[in-house]
Amino acid sequence: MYHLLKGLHEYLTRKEEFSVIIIGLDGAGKTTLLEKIKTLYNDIPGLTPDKIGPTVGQNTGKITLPSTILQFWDLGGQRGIRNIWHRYFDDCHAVVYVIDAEDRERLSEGWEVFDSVLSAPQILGVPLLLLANKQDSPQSLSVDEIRHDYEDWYQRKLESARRTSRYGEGENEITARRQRIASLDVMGISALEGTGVRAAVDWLFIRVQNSRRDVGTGGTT
Ligand SMILES: Nc1nc2c(ncn2[C@@H]2O[C@H](COP(=O)(O)OP(=O)(O)OP(=O)(O)O)[C@@H](O)[C@H]2O)c(=O)[nH]1
Ligand SMILES: [Mg+2]
Repeated sequence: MYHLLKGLHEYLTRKEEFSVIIIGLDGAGKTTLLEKIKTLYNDIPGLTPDKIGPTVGQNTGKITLPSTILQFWDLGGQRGIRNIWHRYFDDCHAVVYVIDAEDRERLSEGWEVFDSVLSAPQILGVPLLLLANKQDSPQSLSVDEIRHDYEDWYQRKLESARRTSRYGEGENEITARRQRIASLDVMGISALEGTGVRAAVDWLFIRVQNSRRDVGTGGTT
């Protein structure tokens, strides 16, 4: 009887675990975001910004929400280590792409990398959230400006592809990409101050529930 009740209790209090990867260029603020999430949701606070250096490899963090555990993987964004990102794509349930909204000079580079992420077949159906970080800085582009900047960048890329005689190729892909861009969610945050971070986590919580994928769910840790 004890085992039956224990099993029932475990079943009823079971938490599903979802993996969320946090990617973006070096310096975008991914680790600052992860540590802020830990501070906001866990009893043990995350690292303060002065303790955070460039990530070589990955950092992880877990938070517990009603009936759900979100496991975050913050991956280093330096050029030489971006090629490990794809190894995490198969098993993730959501992708967060962080862009530094303050660093106008690196926006194009940020979109170039974002574009390659959007093209990865493993995450085509996976919820994807674009975060315009550093909204605390007066120099930062707003959420609307960031969205437009990406749309403009994509348009320029298409035009240059057409000029170099690749016109007409992959029109289906272009249409699919346009739809994905149109339905893309962009949110503004300050990882430093925590503004918008809870709203982003709420978005992830809702979206992973609604688009379950078989891999890795059902964990009870
Ligand atoms: N003003 C401001 N600065 C931020 C914010 N988030 C991060 N930073 C700063 O941006 C710099 C880079 O932050 P990190 O969190 O290390 O960036 P990262 O994306 O993890 O970089 P890599 O690990 O190299 O990929 C640090 O100096 C942070 O303090 C923010 O919301 N506002
Ligand atoms: Mg980092």
